[in-house]
Amino acid sequence: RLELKYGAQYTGKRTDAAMNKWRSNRFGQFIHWGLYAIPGGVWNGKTYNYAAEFLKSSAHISTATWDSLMYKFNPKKFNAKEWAKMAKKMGVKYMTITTKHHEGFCLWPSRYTDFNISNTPYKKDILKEIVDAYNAEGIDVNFYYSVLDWHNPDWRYDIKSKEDSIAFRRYLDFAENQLKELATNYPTVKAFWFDGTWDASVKKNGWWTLEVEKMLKSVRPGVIINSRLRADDYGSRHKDSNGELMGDYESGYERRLPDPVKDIKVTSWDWEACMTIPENQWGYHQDWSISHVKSPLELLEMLVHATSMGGNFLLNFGPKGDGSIRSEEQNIAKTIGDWMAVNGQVIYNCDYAGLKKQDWGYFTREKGSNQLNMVIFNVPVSGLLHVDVPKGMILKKAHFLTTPGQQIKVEEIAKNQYLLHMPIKLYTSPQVIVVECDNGKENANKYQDAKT
Ligand SMILES: C[C@@H]1N[C@@H](C(=O)NCc2ccccc2)[C@H](O)[C@@H]1O
Repeated sequence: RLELKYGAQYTGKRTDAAMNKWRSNRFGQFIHWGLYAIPGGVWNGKTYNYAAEFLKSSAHISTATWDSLMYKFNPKKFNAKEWAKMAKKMGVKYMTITTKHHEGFCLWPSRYTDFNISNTPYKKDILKEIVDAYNAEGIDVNFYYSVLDWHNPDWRYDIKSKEDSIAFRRYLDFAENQLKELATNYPTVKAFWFDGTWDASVKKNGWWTLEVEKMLKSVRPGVIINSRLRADDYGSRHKDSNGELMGDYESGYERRLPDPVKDIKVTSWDWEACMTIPENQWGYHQDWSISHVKSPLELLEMLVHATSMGGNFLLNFGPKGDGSIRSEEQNIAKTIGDWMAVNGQVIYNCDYAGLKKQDWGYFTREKGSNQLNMVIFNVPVSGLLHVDVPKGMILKKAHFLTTPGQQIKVEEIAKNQYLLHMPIKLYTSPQVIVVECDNGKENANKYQDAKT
């Protein structure tokens, strides 16, 4: 093991109340909103297919030209309460919003740069409106903050000279001041989601990443910090040079989920996957025909998949420059929300169930419960759902979550193996079966292992 000054500060999962709440939330809404939402991927009549929040670089727009978008930011259709109500109906328990993305524009009236909401026609503290509206709906709010900053002249991608290190040191002070401002002025913030920390300049300043984590935790005790902020003494990121996770949860799953068989080790730490609805658009893009757009069912399966592997799922919305939410996103919120209203109990406060993944779908289990949840996306033509249980687990009664009176046949077919008999019919939404299980007793050893 290497002696590290800026490595992991602890090992294992945090079990304090704040982290338990973060974990039990399971389902969150990501919001990417900034000046990039105004052009929405189109510049001088040309549509750029790359991520809309990178239009500045895709269309080679000068900083001066890009920054003048600030004078156009006046979201006439913005209504924080409507956003929060939609999120509530979707069934999210938390929301993570871009306070400052790579463009450097701040949604809050920061004392440390004029490139912020107070100098737009909108003027008001829009971040506060959003935080208050979501909190009023009982939804926790987290802050995304990009360390990478295209606006600030002191930002550096690498440190190649004395001048670089002096400028970048100014930048790090600026960023730390902004973060302290956010943690102080928005006291209900529950977590910080760092991004834009992959460049050599940050990797060479691991000390700063730990200093920021400590500062935030002293200003806002219990606050949760993602692994993406941290670099250790040797520039190792997410995990330190001893392989230990830094920060409070792994946030490297971006537009992908862990493999439900190969990556089973992720169940031993907290993690969150963040997901776009198109293939790769975080900020609003006018033309979603340029890539696959995930259906509500595809996204719902990802949410269940994440819960089944002990992780959170953060689904991204990109509001338009006028503050309205596009119809595709409204539809997804409604469809997922309708399912969550009936079946949310297999997601909230649920975790990895400890069973072998089967083809028909996913297992989840509420902490300490003797109830096993089976969420079925792929109904076998046989109607027979195979379940391999850990030694000592016995399956007893089963029923569809929505029809507790109608028993589903549970058949023990071999040692630690069962078949559940699903009625054969057309199912048009993910089905949930709850199974009463018993861990205690050793099941009678009535099965003979084959001699091979
Ligand atoms: C969570 C996502 N992370 C950002 C991202 O992919 N940045 C990578 C990147 C940064 C700079 C130029 C090209 C690509 C995206 O814009 C989202 O915020």
